[in-house]
Amino acid sequence: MSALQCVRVELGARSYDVVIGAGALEAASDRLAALCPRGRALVAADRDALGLHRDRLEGALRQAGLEPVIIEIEAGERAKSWAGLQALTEALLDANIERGEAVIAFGGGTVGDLAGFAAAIVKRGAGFVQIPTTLLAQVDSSVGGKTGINTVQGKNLVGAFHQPSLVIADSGFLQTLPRRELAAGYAEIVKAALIGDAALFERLERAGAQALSTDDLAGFVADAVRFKARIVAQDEREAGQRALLNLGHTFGHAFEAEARPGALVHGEAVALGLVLALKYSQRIGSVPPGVGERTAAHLAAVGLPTRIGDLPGGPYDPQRLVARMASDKKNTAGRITLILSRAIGEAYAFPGADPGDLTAFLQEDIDER
Ligand SMILES: NC(=O)c1ccc[n+]([C@@H]2O[C@H](COP(=O)([O-])OP(=O)(O)OC[C@H]3O[C@@H](n4cnc5c(N)ncnc54)[C@H](O)[C@@H]3O)[C@@H](O)[C@H]2O)c1
Ligand SMILES: O=C(O)C(=O)C[C@@H](O)[C@H](O)[C@H](O)COP(=O)(O)O
Ligand SMILES: [Zn+2]
Repeated sequence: MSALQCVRVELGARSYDVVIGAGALEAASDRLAALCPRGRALVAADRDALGLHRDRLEGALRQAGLEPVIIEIEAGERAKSWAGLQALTEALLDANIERGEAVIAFGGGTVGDLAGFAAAIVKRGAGFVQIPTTLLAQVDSSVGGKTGINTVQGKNLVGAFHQPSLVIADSGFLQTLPRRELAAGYAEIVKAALIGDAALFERLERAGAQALSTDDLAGFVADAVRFKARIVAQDEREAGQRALLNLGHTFGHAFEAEARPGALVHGEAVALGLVLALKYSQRIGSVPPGVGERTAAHLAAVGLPTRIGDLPGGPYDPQRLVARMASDKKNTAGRITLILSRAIGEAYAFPGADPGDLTAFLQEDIDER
């Protein structure tokens, strides 16, 4: 068993730890119990993850003196909806949650985003703990306090910043994760490297398809969490540099909003979004030619989509995609803001992307088959 790692997210009085590694659940369960003053654990749980790991979860909670009260959620983007929010919030109210109690999210990013938002609004704010069970949630969504739901207008357009008090990222849960979901989570690790850690990108590239093997992965997870924790500590509410964590997401969220329901997963949209962001950076001359192709080659090696024509959930229409990008939360003064690249390991915000040029750019990717 590899040693546990602990990454601190420094936010003054609201600082918290991310405990990472095999056995993190049992190792951190006393700390979890301290956040559950009524001797019960209010868990918003991904039904599938629960089906696979219920004995372990309940065993650890009981061992820590907590009675599990489990609210099951069918994971996926559909859970992140007004209906999903209403159902979970009402279930928490039916359980007579007190503000001093924590809502414990057990599952991937969809359950974490939903449960965090419910925790932010129920009784005007309850506690929150994340037990992420997907790679994506362990490296990215469980850290940083972005919570929310999707609406018909697009991804994550309603939500709140609500930090957890503890994150328990136990790699044991990843053993049951389908390969497609593992690859999807990996896209967010590559994103972190592209934004701010060129050395990490080179290590990922050297690992190639082996990057997803358990031994390599454990180190990469901790690297990605450390990177995100640093950015969040400096800019919790995205007044500036936190927006860089959105590399690939202006494109990615547009694909997700346009995709056939249930056909596309976030990490796949991000993978393609990363490639498009780098190729668009080449188009406007901010990054040297070849960087987009180099990134695409690495993402393709782990089985991620790198062309619009290969993305599940299509076909996609460039004009509709650009219309979606026009409602991105980063936009100001009606102009589309993209996160682009100057080099591997150096991202920046570009606030004036031209909608016509973006449409042509996307159409070219579709045509170049
Ligand atoms: N808040 C943030 O900062 C942030 C960051 C990145 C992504 N996100 C959001 O996260 C969401 C994507 O999260 P995700 O990729 O975890 O998707 P997800 O929550 O839909 O989980 C993916 C699938 O894995 C299953 N699953 C979960 N744990 C499992 C396990 N241990 N074994 C087997 N199957 C398991 C789920 O049931 C689901 O079918 C998106 O909505 C995205 O917008 C948020
Ligand atoms: O934590 C952040 O900040 C991110 O941007 C992380 C992203 O990977 C994540 O997908 C997030 O949900 C996107 O947030 P949004 O503000 O673009 O909705
Ligand atoms: Zn993301």
